[in-house]
Amino acid sequence: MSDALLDDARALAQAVVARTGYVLPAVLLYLLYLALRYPDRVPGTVSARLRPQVYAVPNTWPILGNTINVVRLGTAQQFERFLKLTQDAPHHVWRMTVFGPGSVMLLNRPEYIEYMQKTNFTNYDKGQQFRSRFGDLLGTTGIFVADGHVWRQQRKQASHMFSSKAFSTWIRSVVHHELDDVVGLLENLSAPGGAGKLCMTELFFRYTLSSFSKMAFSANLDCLSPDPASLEKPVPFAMAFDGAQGIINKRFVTPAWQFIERFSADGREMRTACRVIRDFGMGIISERIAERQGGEKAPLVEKKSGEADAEQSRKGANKKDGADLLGLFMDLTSDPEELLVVVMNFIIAGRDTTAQSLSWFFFELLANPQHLAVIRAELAEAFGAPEGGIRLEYEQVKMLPYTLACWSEAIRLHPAVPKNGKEVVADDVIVPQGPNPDNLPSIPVFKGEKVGWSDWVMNRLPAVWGEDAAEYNPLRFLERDTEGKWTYVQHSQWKYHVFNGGPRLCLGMNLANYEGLALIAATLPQFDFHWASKAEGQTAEWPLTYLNSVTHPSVPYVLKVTRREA
Ligand code: HEM
Repeated sequence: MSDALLDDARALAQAVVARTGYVLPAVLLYLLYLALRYPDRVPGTVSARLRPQVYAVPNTWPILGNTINVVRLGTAQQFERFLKLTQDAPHHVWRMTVFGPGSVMLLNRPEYIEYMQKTNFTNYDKGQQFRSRFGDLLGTTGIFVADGHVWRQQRKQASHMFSSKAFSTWIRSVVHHELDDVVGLLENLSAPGGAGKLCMTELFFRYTLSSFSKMAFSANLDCLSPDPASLEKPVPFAMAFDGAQGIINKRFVTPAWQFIERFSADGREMRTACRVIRDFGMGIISERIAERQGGEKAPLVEKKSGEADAEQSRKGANKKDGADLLGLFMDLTSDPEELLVVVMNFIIAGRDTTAQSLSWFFFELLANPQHLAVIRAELAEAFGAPEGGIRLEYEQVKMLPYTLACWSEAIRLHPAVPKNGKEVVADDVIVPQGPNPDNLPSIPVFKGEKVGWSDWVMNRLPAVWGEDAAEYNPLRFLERDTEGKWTYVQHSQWKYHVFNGGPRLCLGMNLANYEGLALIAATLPQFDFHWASKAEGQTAEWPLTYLNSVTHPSVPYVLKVTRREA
């Protein structure tokens, strides 16, 4: 460097110091140091060179890592982008660094997920990342966001709701009652003079919200009835809940979201939504507390002649089996705030997931109509054509292997929890579990890193599900027995991972399968459904796309409904 240049640099430095003091030069020097130390990642994260087996997402910036990319792309089409990155990654493992969360790694293989969720379960927490982002909607102690003994206690208490006794009495009665409403509604819509069409996604949300509120909280939300006008009546709680979930999803790709939401439209929407949701939950809770303190409540589900008194069985015997979910938690606490957390966490689990799965199932059936006739034949063979339609019993799910396979395949392609993650508690090495024919390497991880997976992505990988992984093919869940009859193939919970696995396996898996199949059995033999055209009021494009949320809703869509000839 020439003397003249050195002189200029010295003069510039003196001028800066004279005008700003030493603060700005110190900050600039520090930034320069950080940029040199972290040329391709955010500060505090480890260099990609340490883990050659992990694909480092390109287009990184010094200090900012992949932040700009993540912010610019937002949540739109996120799973398609995740899939592309996973296909580019040699072992389906990739990592990016983002301002805020730090190092984020996705390991989209069953072999790695089993290690994190079972083999070394206690080293992979939901962590602060979940609690901070979900806290205003789901609290910080609910089953979805809690770890350790708080989670264990929530899980132990809730598991009593799903006893086989509950299924054969209370749960079954509620589902049958709701199905009477669903079928009554479809009959009215398809009758001469009826609208002949409906928003299916809305029907499914109402079916699962109404039934789950009854079975879990003994609350009648009055959001579903045979009267078609009931579908038009808004459910403010549900709208607020959907809006809040969309905003939470954005929080995962927005650095400093806590600060931004103080001033943004999303922040205002979230605060309003939380107030609506809170009032709704508190309404349910205060009614139940009052009920416990005195007065009897009218039964929610009218008895049909010859039917066991399910309401009595719920309230009856003092033992835990047979109580509803809220009652079980009220045995532990009478603090409304704690009970609110329970109500919120279970509504997201009990309403959204199953309703979304039904929406995707009906879409896949329209797209692959060859399976419809087989489902109808299976139902007819198992139950004939009873007057008023089929009302499935819980134990009868296993009589419908083909229908169950079609349902499972829809959830495989459209998992209700499409992505998930954990926080690494202590430095560890993730060792692929099982036979490992693809020679997957072990992956070192470091305390504080975020690790995760996307079932949506994993279920489209030929390495996991075969060459036709991305296609709707229920036969992957079926095989013929010695008599040539279909039997349902139960894949391992790490491969068919849509219900999670290990100690945090979905508590509602059997309930979801029962509710889904019960609706299918009650409706498909009696009604035909067809995609409505734009002129007929269609609101969605074909093929169906998904909405931005933490779960996996489809865009709302409209079907035409007609009664089938007997
Ligand atoms: C097709 C429908 C469903 C699917 C695909 C599904 C899937 C899942 C998944 C992936 C998880 C793990 C979530 C996480 O760790 O963040 C989960 C957890 C859970 N699910 Fe489901 N679920 C469904 C229906 C239900 C229903 C109807 C209930 C009824 C209450 C339910 C209750 C729960 C609970 C309580 C947990 C938390 C378990 C724990 O962390 O210990 N789920 N579910």
